[in-house]
Amino acid sequence: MQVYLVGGAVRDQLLGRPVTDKDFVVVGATIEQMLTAGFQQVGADFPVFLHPKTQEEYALARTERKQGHGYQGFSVYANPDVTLKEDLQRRDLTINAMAIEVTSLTDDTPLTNEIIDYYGGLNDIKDKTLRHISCAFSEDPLRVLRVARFYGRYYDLGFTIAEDTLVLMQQLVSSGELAHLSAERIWQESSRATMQSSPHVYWQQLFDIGALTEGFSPLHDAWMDTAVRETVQTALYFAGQMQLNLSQRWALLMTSLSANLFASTALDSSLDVSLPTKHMNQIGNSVKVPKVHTQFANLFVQQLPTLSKIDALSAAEKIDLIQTCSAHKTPEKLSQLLVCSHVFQLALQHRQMMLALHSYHEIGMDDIASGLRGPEIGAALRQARITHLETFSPF
Ligand SMILES: Nc1ccn([C@@H]2O[C@H](COP(=O)(O)OP(=O)(O)OP(=O)(O)O)[C@@H](O)[C@H]2O)c(=O)n1
Repeated sequence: MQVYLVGGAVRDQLLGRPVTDKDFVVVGATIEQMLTAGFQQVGADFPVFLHPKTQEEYALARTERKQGHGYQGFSVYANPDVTLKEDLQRRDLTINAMAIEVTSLTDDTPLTNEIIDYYGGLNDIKDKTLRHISCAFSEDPLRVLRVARFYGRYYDLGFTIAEDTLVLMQQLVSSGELAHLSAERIWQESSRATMQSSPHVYWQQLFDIGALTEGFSPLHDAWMDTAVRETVQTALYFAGQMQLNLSQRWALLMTSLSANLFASTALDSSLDVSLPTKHMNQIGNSVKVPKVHTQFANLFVQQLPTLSKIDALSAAEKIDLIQTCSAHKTPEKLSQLLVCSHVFQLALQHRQMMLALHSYHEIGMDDIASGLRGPEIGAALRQARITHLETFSPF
């Protein structure tokens, strides 16, 4: 019997990131041997066991074949004759398919320094590439979301998705396979991705490959608008940097559904939130978003015009805001809403200035009169840039 540390733990160790959970594969063992060694079998379909002390997962090496749709339609073959190479081949990405042999079932000290790498994971770590192992990638549509999540997680390290992997992801989307994913799996991946330090990357990637249509279609429609998409992405980026909680990040994502929030003047007028509320609830139901997040997002979108002008509120308006947010019972909720409101406005301002910067770069020496000298050049450039920005319409 051989025991190997596999998957995320090997990958994160190589990337110098904290290893949060360890998964092991056991080759050449039977279910009976595992039970005799004190391991507890979990899951009826898969031969997976929990270590009696550490509770870490030990799976018998297995191969899988696609039988039906979605994440669950697999037939599993686990026998002592399944090799490590076969087990690793059914996995999603090369960087997730490396192994380190450990001493025994009860001692996870590595036997040697060797990284077992049949599918080019080490090279892809070096090249910072998320690459599928084989066409078996397409047997599990959840992998579309997983790859987008890994892309977001390692975005700061400079990782990209390999072209041919992106093609497989797109094919999975257009085949309609994502419709067979359970709401729980979609939310699990999406909420994890949203809590990463670059949450915008996951959502942008799903939008780019048309994967937001599954469960998130109102979001997809809203993101067709460049102003909405760019502002919300920036808001999510700031949310990641500022370590906002999941409710706050979800609320910022859901502001996408209120297009009128993106015209800066609209924040002063009373906002009709019936349609965004309907869409938020629709997403909440189809992806089974925990109610606490949808409720917070609804409250945020409704109160954003008020939250964004705290300085100008009358005493009566402040009292009403306190009551609407139940701040007399849970003051931290009001604080969280205020932070969200700042992040949203910062994103609006950021986009405004990025557009101004874009406009600025469009003006050069060719746009001013020839023959000017010294300070006249600077003054003419400044004036040309002002005039250009005043009429600038990028999209
Ligand atoms: N749909 C999936 C889910 C998992 N795996 C494989 O199973 C391993 C363990 O899966 P999991 O614990 O879900 O992911 P990790 O890679 O450990 O990533 P994370 O750090 O996000 O938990 C992965 O590395 C990958 O080899 C896969 O191929 N396809």
